[in-house]
Order: sequence, then structure tokens, then C-alpha cells
Amino acid sequence: MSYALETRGLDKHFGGLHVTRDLSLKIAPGARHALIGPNGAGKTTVINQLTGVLEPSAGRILLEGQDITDLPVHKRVLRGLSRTFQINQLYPDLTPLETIGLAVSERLGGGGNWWRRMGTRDDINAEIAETLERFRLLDVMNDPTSTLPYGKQRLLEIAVAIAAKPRVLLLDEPAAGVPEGERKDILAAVAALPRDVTVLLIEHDMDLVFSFADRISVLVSGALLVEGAPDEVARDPQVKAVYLGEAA
Ligand SMILES: Nc1ncnc2c1ncn2[C@@H]1O[C@H](COP(=O)(O)OP(=O)(O)OP(=O)(O)O)[C@@H](O)[C@H]1O
Repeated sequence: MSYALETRGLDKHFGGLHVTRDLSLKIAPGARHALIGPNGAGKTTVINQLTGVLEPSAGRILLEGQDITDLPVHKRVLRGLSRTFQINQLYPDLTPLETIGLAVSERLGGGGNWWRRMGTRDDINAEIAETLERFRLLDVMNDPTSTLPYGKQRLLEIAVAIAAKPRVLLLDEPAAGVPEGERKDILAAVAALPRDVTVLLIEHDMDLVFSFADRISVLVSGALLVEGAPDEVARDPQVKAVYLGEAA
């Protein structure tokens, strides 16, 4: 079987700092897989290698069985690998309607023609409306993104990534910084992601991780400590020690 996403012996050094250590991950098609680990474990560095922002020092990355290690970021996106960002990278002056319209139109190769397409193509209009509704953005669809509550901005980031119709989505800390009252919308949106999209989630919020994931990999000091089903990981003594150590 080919995996949706796989790393083989991934390794990354920053000078003398060894931040990814012989990491072999296997993410099954359709999986809800979470990558967790204490601060500084190297999760973001792994994501950056998967997307092509960072070049691994050694090892290979395979997307649906194809080696993508040497492909630039945009070619990986064209092959079906998308990510959301931990830091807000949306257009602050555009509304959610315009942002999703742009994202859908980009995927269809609309380029500068997107305004015209948006108003006239029923299929595009339907997809935009469905996306706004799925991510609970209808009520704010005409407000500039910079004025939206933070939770809505995070929802818009996920919506933009989904508008690219990825086959594998890397969700980078979708709940980070979201106030308590807005978190349930993030959980609901993440739970309602299309089942045919394989998702790799990086998240510190353990409620979100354990409600979402069917498989969890625990990274410590750049290496895989434990991997398994959520209940196995939750009762693993090594995992408990790492997290209790962090809390202490
Ligand atoms: N560009 C870089 N140059 C040098 N060191 C780096 C660089 N990027 C990350 N590091 C170091 O690599 C280690 C892993 O960092 P990384 O951000 O990947 O961890 P993380 O698990 O995502 O942490 P957090 O949960 O706090 O976001 C850290 O020690 C960090 O300081």
C-alpha cells in the first residue's frame, strides 16, 4: 500500500543542533493523524520539511508513493499537499467572501479573472457559499478579515487551505491563541473536514488532539518516542513522563 504521506529516515541539523532524528512517519490515506510533543520537540521543523520550506539534511519524503523530497513548495501544492499556517497570513483588507473566491479561482486557474468568474459561474458560487457555511463564516462574509474575531480568522485559514482541494492537509496549531469561547467552532470545523482529505494535525490542545485523531505520533527531541492509537498513547508511561515533566 502506498501511504498518503510518508517520511523515511528524515534528518535535519541546524549547525550543531540536531532537530529531526531519523524520523519515519507513515500516514494512511484518510487518516486523522496528530503529531504532538513538548515545546521545541521539532514539530514545526518537520512540517517545514514536508511542505518544502526547509531542505532535510537526509531522508526522503513521499506523497502518495511519489518521492517529493526535491520538489519546491508550489509543486507540492499542485500534487495535493496543502498547509495552514500558525501565524496569520491572510489578506487583512479582503473579506472572507473575496478570500475564498480568490482561493477557489486560483485553483481553477482563474488568475486575475476571478472577480468576473465569481459573479457568473454557478459552480464557483456554490462552492464559495458551501465553504463559507461549512466554516461558519456566512455571518461575517462581508467584513474585512482584519476586523474578524480571532477564531473566525483561524477558520478562514482552514477554509482557504481546503479551497485548494488538497489530498493531504497539514493543520498547524489551528486552536493556538483562540479564546475559550471560540474554540468549539474550531473543533467542529476540524471534525467536519472532508473524509477524503488525509489530515496531519500539529496541536498543543490535547482536547482537540484526542477528540480528532485516530493515530498519534509523539515527537521528543526530534525523534519519534511513541506512535499508536489515542488510548495507547494516553496510557504510555514514556508519554506521561514527558508531559508530566513538562508540567512540572
Ligand atoms: N531556522 C532555525 N535555525 C536554528 N534553529 C532552529 C531553527 N528553527 C528551529 N530551530 C530549533 O529547532 C528546535 C525545534 O524547533 P521547532 O520550532 O521545530 O519545535 P516545535 O516542536 O514546533 O516547538 P513549539 O511546540 O514550541 O512550536 C528548537 O530548538 C528551535 O530553537
